[in-house]
Amino acid sequence: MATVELKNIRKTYISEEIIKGVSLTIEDGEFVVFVGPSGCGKSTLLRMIAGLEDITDGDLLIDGRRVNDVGPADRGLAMVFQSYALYPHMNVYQNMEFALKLAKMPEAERRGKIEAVAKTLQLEPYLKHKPGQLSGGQRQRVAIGRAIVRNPKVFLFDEPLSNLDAALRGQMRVELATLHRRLEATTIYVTHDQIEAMTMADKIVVLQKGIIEQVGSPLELYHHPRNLFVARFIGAPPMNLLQAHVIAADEQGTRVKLVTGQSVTVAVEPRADLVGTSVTLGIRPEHVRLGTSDVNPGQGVVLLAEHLGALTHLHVRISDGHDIIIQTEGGDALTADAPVAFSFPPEHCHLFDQNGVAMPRKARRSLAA
Ligand SMILES: Nc1ncnc2c1ncn2[C@@H]1O[C@H](COP(=O)(O)OP(=O)(O)OP(=O)(O)O)[C@@H](O)[C@H]1O
Repeated sequence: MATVELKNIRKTYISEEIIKGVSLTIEDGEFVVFVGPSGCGKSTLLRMIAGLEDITDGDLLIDGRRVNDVGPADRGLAMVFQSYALYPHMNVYQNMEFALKLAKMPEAERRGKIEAVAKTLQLEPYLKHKPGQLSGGQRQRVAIGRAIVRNPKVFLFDEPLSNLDAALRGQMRVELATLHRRLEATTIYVTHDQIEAMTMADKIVVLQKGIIEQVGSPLELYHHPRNLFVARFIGAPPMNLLQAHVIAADEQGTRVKLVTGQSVTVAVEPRADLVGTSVTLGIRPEHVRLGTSDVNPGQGVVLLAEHLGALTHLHVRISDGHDIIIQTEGGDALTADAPVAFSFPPEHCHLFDQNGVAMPRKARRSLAA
């Protein structure tokens, strides 16, 4: 088990800077997930930690020791790839044994370790099978098993579940999270699937264009996105965003007028200097309340009702060219063209200034007072 520290890490390919000064501390035993849009540098950062890419500038420390110039095999890490990278001519047992043999571990010890890991991962019936005879999920389990037998200080995962179908991905997600709880090993996991990030991470690192936008627990990022980028990226369906301008900011609250003409009171800390400026109002689909209300009421027409069983996603047109999504429990009776009344509860509204930076939301206590 180990801590991993990144200190102002940079990566330049030819003349383009891909990682632009990333600093981050990963605590012992923590499960950290890197997320971000395609090309933001997640894999590059992971590969730099693994030692598969040179670090152009900055320091990488594992357990306090600088490892920039230490080879991948000597960093005490094990990496699991999206492509599994199993040896096709070796059976499952031999795949798991390979690195242990290289490390000159005695045969009896190897056998003990492999058998224990195969049991944990339910691979015992397949030890004599070649990778080609296994399903995608089983292959991924072998790749994980091969990492575990080496007893690494840190596990690195690069989109390990993205080749699996949705059901299997869900199952493997639970298996990996359970495994992590048991092994308590420091884990760094790259994905572009934000459900994986939300459900597995102790800490999520949101990256964009080689910089960190925000680091926090899944619920911190969900409830307190620092800016518009994070607000858009975390949460599915995504947060509703509407252009607005501030018409008042005083002790009564902050009042904005939406591009749709609707006036909305928002429970953010009042800032008089923002009156007259353009802002963006954000509200998550599950926080829009259906039905009439005296507070921040609005009306619209259902464009599409996606009935998911327990939940319904209503796509609602609230004015020409402006649609929102409302998530509701039930809602089975609602179909396209139905008129709906809704409201935006002030305490659930987010406000982003003209630079896209979130304004601090009022604490619930002060709202009640
Ligand atoms: N060997 C390389 N030479 C030049 N540019 C590279 C190289 N490897 C990656 N890049 C560039 O670095 C950027 C980051 O790539 P990276 O693979 O880290 O992104 P990512 O966030 O993991 O994306 P994805 O989710 O699509 O895998 C991309 O713009 C990519 O084109």
